[in-house]
Amino acid sequence: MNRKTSENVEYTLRSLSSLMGERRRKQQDPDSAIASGEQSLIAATESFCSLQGSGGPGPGSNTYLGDSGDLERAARRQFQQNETPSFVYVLSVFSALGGFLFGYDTGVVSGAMLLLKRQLSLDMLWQELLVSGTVGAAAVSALAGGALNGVFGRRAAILLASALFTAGSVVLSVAQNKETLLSGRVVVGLGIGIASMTVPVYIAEVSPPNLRGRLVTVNTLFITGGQFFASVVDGVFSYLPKDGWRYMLGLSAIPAIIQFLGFLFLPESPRWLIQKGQTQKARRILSQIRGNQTIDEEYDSIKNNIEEEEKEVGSAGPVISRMLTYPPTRRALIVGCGLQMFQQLSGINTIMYYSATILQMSGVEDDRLAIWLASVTAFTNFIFTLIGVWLVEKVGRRKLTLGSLAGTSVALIILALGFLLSAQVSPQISLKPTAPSNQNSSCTKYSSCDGCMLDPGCGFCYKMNKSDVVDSSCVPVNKASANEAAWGRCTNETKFKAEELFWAYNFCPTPYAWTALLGLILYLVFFAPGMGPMPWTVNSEIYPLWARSTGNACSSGINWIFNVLVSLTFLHTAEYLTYYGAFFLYAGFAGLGLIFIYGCLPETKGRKLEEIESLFENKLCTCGTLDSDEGRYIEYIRVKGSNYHLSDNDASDVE
Ligand SMILES: O[C@H]1[C@H](O)[C@@H](O)[C@H](O)[C@@H](O)[C@H]1O
Repeated sequence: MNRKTSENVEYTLRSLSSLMGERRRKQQDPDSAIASGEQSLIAATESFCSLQGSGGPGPGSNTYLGDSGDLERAARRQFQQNETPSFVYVLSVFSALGGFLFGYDTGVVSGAMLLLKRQLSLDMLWQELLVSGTVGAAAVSALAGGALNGVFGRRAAILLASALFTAGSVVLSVAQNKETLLSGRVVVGLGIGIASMTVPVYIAEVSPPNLRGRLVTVNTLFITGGQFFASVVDGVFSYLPKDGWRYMLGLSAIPAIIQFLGFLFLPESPRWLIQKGQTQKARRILSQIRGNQTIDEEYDSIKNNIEEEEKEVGSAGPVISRMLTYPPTRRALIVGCGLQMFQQLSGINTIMYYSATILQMSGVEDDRLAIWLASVTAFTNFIFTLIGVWLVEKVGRRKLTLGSLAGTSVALIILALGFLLSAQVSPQISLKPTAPSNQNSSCTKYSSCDGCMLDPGCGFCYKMNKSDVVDSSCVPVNKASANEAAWGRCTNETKFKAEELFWAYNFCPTPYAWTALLGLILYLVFFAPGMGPMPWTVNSEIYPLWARSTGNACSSGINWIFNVLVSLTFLHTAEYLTYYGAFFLYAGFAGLGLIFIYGCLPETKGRKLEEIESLFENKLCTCGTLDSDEGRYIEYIRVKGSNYHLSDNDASDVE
């Protein structure tokens, strides 16, 4: 990225000299003992000033810091004390509860479905409706959330989302039939869509630039945390076969109510208020959020920016058409939507959903154990998102996303190879039992386990002789429980297990399961820190204020639309291309995503939201060609209004 030093440096010499004056007074005063860190702070401050006089710092000019590690530490301490009041964290955590609910409500349904389909005799169509109804509703409300955010503000949108989450969970926990369940799932989905597009925007708008990436990424940490918590709740309540699903689906009312009550007292985004002309209120809230720091500079910069934007782009016509006709926002929209599309095309939700099967392939026989192991998958996703939170301000968005997607592509190839090897040694079918009268016998046409497992109506019944599969047959699955066959030797789970028979639905016994397992683990390790959170983080910061709600609405809408598309087509894709074909396809999409991100995603780390538009002034997708400049970027930290050059290998970019 071509980032000129001068753009990043805001020298406030007035405040610098007043700081020095104050320090000198303290130095002269024998009563005020000055810590050694502070002395080195003054020394370095003075040498910094003389350097300023001699032309200012340039590339490689960090020598004035000398060995003053103390300066950096003291400066950081100062910065943290002065510039990050805990109120920002309170705001971020309360809003990120929206991410938690997004994760919980999308994750909990798989466990709930195991119980529901038995109790309400749900067929495949209804199971699909209950899962996809939520995601579909999220797509619609994410798109509509743009207007809602623009007109009523971020706070109102978050309040509405938490009200919808609460109402939906109550309906779900008391539902008596499948129609009520569906309406509850749709209401929850409407909440998810609004939360998914509003929360990152709100957090980005209230955060100081140096913490913005980290705090917005915390929202994705809450999403994956919600998914993990849901998998644990699924495990716990699976022991309550009758009404367990009511608890699973109803529990999310608690965080939803907490968020709703919290937001009754939490403030609106000051940026949105300034845009709406409510400047007095905006100033008050901004200074409340920034604690004891002066806000004049930030306030003026937001206000001037809004005025300039209005002059430049005008305010006539729908926002989306203004975005499309104004090149920087058009480019930002392409980058934002592209990121969200590639996130889903890399197959994250298929991998998460399919993890239990991959684990079963590796020899986990017990269903309940598979549910618990699936929570290990969700936990891995969660923990590695935490690494993303840590890395985002260190290595920046661009490198993190590129590294993550490169690793994800390799993991997908390993996963696909695992399935390919397994398919090649797929056990043959040795028995062709005759179906009882009136029973479906179409499964008996398959000659190997591979064909049998790809047919959603069939399962594989077999015995093991040491490590060889023997006496195998392909028979229809019991519609009420995928753990048993509809007829034949594998009909009664307890009985056939006693007879040392095995039943494999959706997978085949294979000696190459470890390859798939390795691919699964690598996938999560690489995906979670970058491709999981960065699309949300980057989208929250790349649009100018006038286009932010609409930009995020479109990109979140794209995320949800591709989420539905990938999940709904997975089984068909696997049927036509087989499993390894499907995973090779996702690897191909991830590879395309890599090229797109390399060319089109600029680094936004450390920039003020108001500065980011300028990153899209160049022709689209020329970022890769400017990469060589990246090493020359110099980073500063400001102490009471002054900037200090950090050592080159210090990754902090505190402004
Ligand atoms: O960023 C999130 C996260 O990675 C989740 O694990 C995934 O389920 C979502 O679809 C995605 O948007």
